[in-house]
Amino acid sequence: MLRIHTLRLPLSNLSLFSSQAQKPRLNNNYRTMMSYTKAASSQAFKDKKLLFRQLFEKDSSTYTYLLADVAHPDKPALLIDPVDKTVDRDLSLVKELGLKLIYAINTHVHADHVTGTGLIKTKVPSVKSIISKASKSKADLHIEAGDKIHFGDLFLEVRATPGHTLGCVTYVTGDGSDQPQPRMAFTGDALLIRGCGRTDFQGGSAHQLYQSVHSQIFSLPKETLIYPAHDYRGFTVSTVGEEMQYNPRLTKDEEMFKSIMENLNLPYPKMIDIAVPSNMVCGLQDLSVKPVDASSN
Ligand SMILES: N[C@@H](CCC(=O)N[C@@H](CSS)C(=O)NCC(=O)O)C(=O)O
Repeated sequence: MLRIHTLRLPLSNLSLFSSQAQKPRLNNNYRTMMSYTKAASSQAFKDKKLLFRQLFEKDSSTYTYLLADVAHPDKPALLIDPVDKTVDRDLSLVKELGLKLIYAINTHVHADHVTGTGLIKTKVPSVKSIISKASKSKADLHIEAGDKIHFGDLFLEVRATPGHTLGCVTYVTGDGSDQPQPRMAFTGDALLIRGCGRTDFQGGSAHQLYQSVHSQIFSLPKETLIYPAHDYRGFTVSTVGEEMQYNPRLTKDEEMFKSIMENLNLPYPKMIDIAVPSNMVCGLQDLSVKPVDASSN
């Protein structure tokens, strides 16, 4: 059954449990317990299978992620942060692999490119688009912290990570012995590899971003894989542990972080004036409004 649960999880409890399990100094009893847990995990996950692909759009250096439960008879799949320009490539791949695309999901309202979620819906009308309620933008389904997005027997958990924009969320693969290990966090622009999203527009706040990353991402197990929405230097994946140790912005205290963010001096994204209004409506302007033909004036 395909469903979105709106069950609220006590995320702080989950995080506490996870970080306890990651304590670096382990006594022998603890080690034994950890190995047992790992063995139990792989046993429970044995019958499940995650298909995972990281796809790239070069003009905006955006990563789109394809996830599917290929052990399920329907092979239900979802795309995270598809880009309009690469929708045909992504849908061809979905078809080639025999997957059934059910969700097209955004981590936030992007400012540098147009989302592919609306375009996907015109090509595969059964697909439901998803974005956070806090983004105040249009989609079929609006999610918030604690929601679970199920695809087959696998699921993503939603964590609110505002700061780059007000409505940013991070999607994390399920916490459970029957879910993929290590966990995977799709951080959008909240946490980039050795960086983070800028905080100078769309309701951005360096204070909020610092708190979001520390409380919602750095509280995940250290081996959790970090998959961001962009990389500008060719990196593809990191881990929570690596970013906690080496991220040049987020390893600083909050005051220093704010000062770094205030002094980035980045030019606005080239597409911002087109991308933001378009992404507020799923990447499609109102289709009932006919485009103005400038040549007829
Ligand atoms: N040059 C690009 C935009 C680059 C940019 O501003 N990236 C954003 C994420 S997309 S809104 C960002 O947060 N960057 C953080 C950083 O430290 O680079 C363009 O014109 O599109």
